[in-house]
Amino acid sequence: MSELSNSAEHNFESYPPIFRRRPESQTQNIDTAFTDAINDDVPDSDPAIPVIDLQCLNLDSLGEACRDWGLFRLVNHGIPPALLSHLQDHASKLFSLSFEFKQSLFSSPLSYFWGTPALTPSGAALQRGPQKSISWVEGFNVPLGPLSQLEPEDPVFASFRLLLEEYGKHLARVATTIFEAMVMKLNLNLVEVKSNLSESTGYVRIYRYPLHSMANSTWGLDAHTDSSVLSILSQYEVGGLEVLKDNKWLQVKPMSNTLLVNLGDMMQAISNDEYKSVEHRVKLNKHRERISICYFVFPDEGSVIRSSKYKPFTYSDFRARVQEELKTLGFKVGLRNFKLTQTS
Ligand SMILES: O=C(O)CCC(=O)C(=O)O
Ligand SMILES: [Fe+2]
Repeated sequence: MSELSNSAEHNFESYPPIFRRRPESQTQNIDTAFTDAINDDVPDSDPAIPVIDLQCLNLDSLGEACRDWGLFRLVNHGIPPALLSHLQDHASKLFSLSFEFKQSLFSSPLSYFWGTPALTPSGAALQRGPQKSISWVEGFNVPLGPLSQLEPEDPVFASFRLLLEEYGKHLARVATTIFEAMVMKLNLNLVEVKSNLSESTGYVRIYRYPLHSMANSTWGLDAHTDSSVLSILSQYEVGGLEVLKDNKWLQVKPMSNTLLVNLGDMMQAISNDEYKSVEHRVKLNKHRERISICYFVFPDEGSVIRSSKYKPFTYSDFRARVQEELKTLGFKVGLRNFKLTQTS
């Protein structure tokens, strides 16, 4: 880890005020109904998590990973290791800036958020109710489409933008290659489903999970599935990601130069439920911050998802429904709302 990020570990001024260190009794107050005791004994999943090699894609292994796990590690993805480490360093540097400066640095279409990963389409934090506990995370939300038109004045941000653009191009390539391989393996018609993944919808979220002295009772992100077609994560030295496999939570340890591909709800629907959208969560760390860089890609605006298991819907329909659920119920019902009812 670089000097920069080491120093950031103790820079509490850079934390949003709700995350600054406080006596443990106070910490309890902001953790509400959903802070079940976090089980520290989650087993290490390695080496069981499937590994897929992008340079020699084996469709059978890919299909098996998507069916049995809903996620896999990706190696030989062609992203230069130096690009990944520069991004990580820049992210650490940006996060270590003061909270107030971070708020002023990011304006629409980019945004800086904290306390919740749920954002509206314009990038503003979505109020989750009722009694939803805060997520111990802050992040930058960067839609990749408009990125090239931005002309940031701040030099740190200007070079960050160039790195993100380069990273975004790689991730679009990786996502399209994987999607097309899945479509082939599923025997779907590529012409019909091509618009179900649109590179122009891609965005990157960069997260920092602050230290938390009560790391055993508060989540970075609580259990969820992603709404995307694919989510591609890069986690660095500090682990914390866990996935649900056969009703058991397993740790996903960081591995250098390896990406992690998660299948989202849209991919589950496109695959007629043959593949699954994996449930996952992020645990906090008492001693070290965690930074992750996550790319999400979605269907084209207006592209209809036709599935033997669900009513035809667009991602916009799905997103609007989920945002309503988060506001009114405090949690996502998601795909179940679109499921075709069984007729005998
Ligand atoms: O930070 C991570 O590793 C996971 C982030 C995540 O699950 C999400 O943004 O949906
Ligand atoms: Fe996620």
